[in-house]
Amino acid sequence: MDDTTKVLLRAIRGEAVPHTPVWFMRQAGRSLPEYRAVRAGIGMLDSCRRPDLVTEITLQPVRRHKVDAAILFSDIVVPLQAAGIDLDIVAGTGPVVAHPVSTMADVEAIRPLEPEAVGFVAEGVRQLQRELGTTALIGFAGAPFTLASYLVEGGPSKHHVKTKALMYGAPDVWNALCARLAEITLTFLRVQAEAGVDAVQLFDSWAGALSEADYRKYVLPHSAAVLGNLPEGLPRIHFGVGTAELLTAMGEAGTDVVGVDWRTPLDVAASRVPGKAVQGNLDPCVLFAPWEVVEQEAMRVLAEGAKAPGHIFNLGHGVPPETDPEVLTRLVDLIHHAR
Ligand SMILES: Cc1c2[nH]c(c1CCC(=O)O)Cc1[nH]c(c(CCC(=O)O)c1C)Cc1[nH]c(c(CCC(=O)O)c1C)Cc1[nH]c(c(C)c1CCC(=O)O)C2
Repeated sequence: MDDTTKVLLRAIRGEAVPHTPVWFMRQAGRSLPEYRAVRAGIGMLDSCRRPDLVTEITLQPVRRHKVDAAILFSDIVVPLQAAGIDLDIVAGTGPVVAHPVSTMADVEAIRPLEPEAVGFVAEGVRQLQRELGTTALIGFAGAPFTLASYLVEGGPSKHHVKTKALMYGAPDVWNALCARLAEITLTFLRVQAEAGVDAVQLFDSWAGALSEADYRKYVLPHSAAVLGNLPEGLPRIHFGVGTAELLTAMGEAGTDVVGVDWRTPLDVAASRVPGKAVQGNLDPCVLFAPWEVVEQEAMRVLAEGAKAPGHIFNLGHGVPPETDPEVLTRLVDLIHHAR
């Protein structure tokens, strides 16, 4: 497929588009009854290892909502498990790690990711590209900081206390951990790129917990080691939550698009990442408001996004599981016919 027909890729390059491309983080998942049906009785990580399920679940929101991009059904901890780390995803909680990392010996026990260990992801990508046509396929991975937070805390965390304690108290261990995670992430994204994804998104979901100075010192070099070593020409999106003060630095990590949560208007965000496209940033909670409010907020996001060199419409974070999927379908239609 000629990639000039993929509206998402045109927007990333800052080219003219027939409509603003739109997709939603976590568009594949619990908001869809068809997702709950195919996942019934199958563990989250088991489902990620089955190319037939990866393909079906990735396609579900494309069929239903007519979004301009599919995001590969997988998880940020999939490459960690494939590298031999003992972890699981617990429904309603998130990733849980059996042996949290705290020492240099723990870090040294983390093995590199062998590309064959995520062959199921490559197979899923190949199957998907046979089906997708002009809908772009976005691959993804977790950034070193966000992955490190799960490994050090042992699970989800509100304040990332142990993670920051390691960062400040044992910077050599911290840097060794993030360097290993950057390598695993890079291998995971290269596998996806070789199999044919059109773009990748690096999720540093929890980077907003850091000051800009700490982000630049402890995190940016590791994210840059990922984003700066991907195949040339592969479009990159870099996203985190609560990152208003980090947008410039996250842009400097080496990306074409900066993802923006709902707190920063897109015109303000655009001024912080000159020359780059922006993605976002409707507050996911607006999906629960009366339709007139959804419409008004979506039009505001479009107007603010139009001030950037390129805009991809999205939410400021993932689709909440309780979302009425009909609202998402209607929203895609609104964005597609907005001008
Ligand atoms: C932090 C993070 C994780 N995973 C991910 C991130 C970064 C994105 C973000 O900031 O939200 C990324 C992710 N996880 C998943 C996707 C699939 C593609 C998509 O966005 O549609 C993506 C892009 C599937 C998933 N990953 C997970 C689900 C839910 C699993 C289920 O259906 O039971 C899905 C569809 C599980 C998961 N995995 C993780 C969490 C916090 C959870 C939710 C736990 C819960 O509330 O039950 C870790």
